[in-house]
Amino acid sequence: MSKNALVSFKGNKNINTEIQLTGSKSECNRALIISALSKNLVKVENLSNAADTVTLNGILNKLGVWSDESGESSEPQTQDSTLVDVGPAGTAMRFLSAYLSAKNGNFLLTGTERMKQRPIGILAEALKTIGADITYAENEGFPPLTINGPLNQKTSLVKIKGDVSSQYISALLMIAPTLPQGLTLEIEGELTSKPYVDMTLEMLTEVGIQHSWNGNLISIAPQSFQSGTLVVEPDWSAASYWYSIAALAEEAEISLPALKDKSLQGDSQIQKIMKIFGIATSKTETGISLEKSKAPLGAGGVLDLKTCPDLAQTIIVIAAALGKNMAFTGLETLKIKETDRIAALQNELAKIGVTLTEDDLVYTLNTDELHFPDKITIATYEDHRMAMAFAPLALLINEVEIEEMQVVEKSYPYFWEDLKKAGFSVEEQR
Ligand SMILES: O=C(O)C1=C[C@@H](OP(=O)(O)O)[C@@H](O)[C@H](O)C1
Ligand SMILES: C=C(OP(=O)(O)O)C(=O)O
Repeated sequence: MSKNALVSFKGNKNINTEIQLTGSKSECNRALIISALSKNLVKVENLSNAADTVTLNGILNKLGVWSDESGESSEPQTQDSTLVDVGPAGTAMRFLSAYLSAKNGNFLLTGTERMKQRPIGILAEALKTIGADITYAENEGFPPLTINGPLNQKTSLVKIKGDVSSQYISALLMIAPTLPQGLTLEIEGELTSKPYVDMTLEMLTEVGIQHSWNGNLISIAPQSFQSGTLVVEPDWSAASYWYSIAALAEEAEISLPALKDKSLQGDSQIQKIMKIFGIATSKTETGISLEKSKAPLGAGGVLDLKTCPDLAQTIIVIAAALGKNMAFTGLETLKIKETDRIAALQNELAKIGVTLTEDDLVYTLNTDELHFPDKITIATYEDHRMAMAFAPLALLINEVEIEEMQVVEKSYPYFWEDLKKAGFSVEEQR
C-alpha cells in the first residue's frame, strides 16, 4: 500500500548536517554488467542500495556466470524462455538488452507498464544489425523484448542515433570487447547525455579495455577484461537534492563525505551550476562541503541541461521557488524517462503559480505569479526525482505532502531518513 510523506521544517531554516550518500546507480549498473561480462574477474566495491541496482544485481546473480555457450539458468521459464523483469530500471533494461543478446539462452526481458512505453527500438535494431535475434513481444520498438542469444555477429559497424538516449550506446559499448569482431559505433545526430558515455568508456578503461573515439566513430576491438576492482563513488544526482536544500534554506553548511569534485559522473556539474543560486562548493579532507553564500544571486539567462538530464527537475524547481525567470534547453529526453517529466513539472509547478512553457525547444520559466500556499500536495508519477526535487520546498511552505513516498527507492532509498537527520519532520500518511 502506498504512503504519502508529510514534510515540514519548523524553526530556524538553518541546516547544518553531514549526509553519507549511497553509491551512484549509474556507476553501479555499469560495474555489475562489466563484472558479469568479465565472468567475475572484475569485482565491485561500494554497491548502491538503490532499488535499480539491487534489481540488476539480483537478475545477474540468478542468471549465473556469463556464458556464450551453456545457457544454464535457474530463472522461471515462460514456455521456454527465461523471464527477466527490470521493473522501472531504464539502465537495467537497456544494458540487459545488449548483455542478454550476447548470452546463450532465450529471454523475455520486461518491466513496468511505464517501461513498456519507454522506447528501445533504436538499440534493438542496432543489436539486430550486429546479428542478435530480437523480437518485440508486444509493441514494435518497445519492451518487452524476446531475445534468443547468443548473437551470431554479421558486422562490426553499426549506425546508431545519438539524440534519444545515451544508454543505448553505453549498452553496446559494454558488450563490444566480448564480440568476436568488436564494434564500431557511428553516432548519428548530436549525442545526448554525453558524460554517461564517457563514464562507460572510463570504467571500461579501468579494467583494461581500450577504445578509440574519432569524430562520431567509437571503436572497441575484441579484448579480455583485466582483473581489478571498480570502486563506486557516491551519487552526484542524489547530492543535487542537498544543493536544493542549501539553496532554499536561510543558512546552510552541508558536508557530503566521499563525494569527489572531479567525478566520473556528469551530474557533478551541479557544483558549477549552483553557483548561480548562491551555493559554494569546497573540497574537504573527507569529501565535499556546500555552503550558502551571502552573495546576491546571479542573473537568470538560459541554462543548457543536455549533459545532465537528471539534474533538470532539481534545478527547475529551485529556480521556480527562488522566483527566477530563467530558460532551459536540452530537455528533449525528459519526456521518455520515468514519466513525462516536462508534463509532471508543469502540473506541479502550477501549484505555486509557476509556468514552464516551450517554444522551439526552449523552456521558459515564468515566476511572476509565484506564491506559497500553506500546504501543497505533490503528485510524483512513479518518478523518484519528482519526490526529491519538490520535498525541499518544505523550507518555504508549511506542509508539503509528497504522494507515494516510496518512489525514492529507485535511486536514494534513505532520502526520507536523511531529511529527518537534517532537521525536517517527515510523517508517513496512509
Ligand atoms: O547511462 C546512465 O546511467 C544514465 C543515462 C541517462 O539517460 P539518457 O541517456 O537516456 O538521457 C540518465 O538520465 C539516466 O538516469 C542514467
Ligand atoms: C532516468 C533515470 O533512470 P533510468 O533511465 O535508468 O530509469 C533517472 O534515474 O533519472
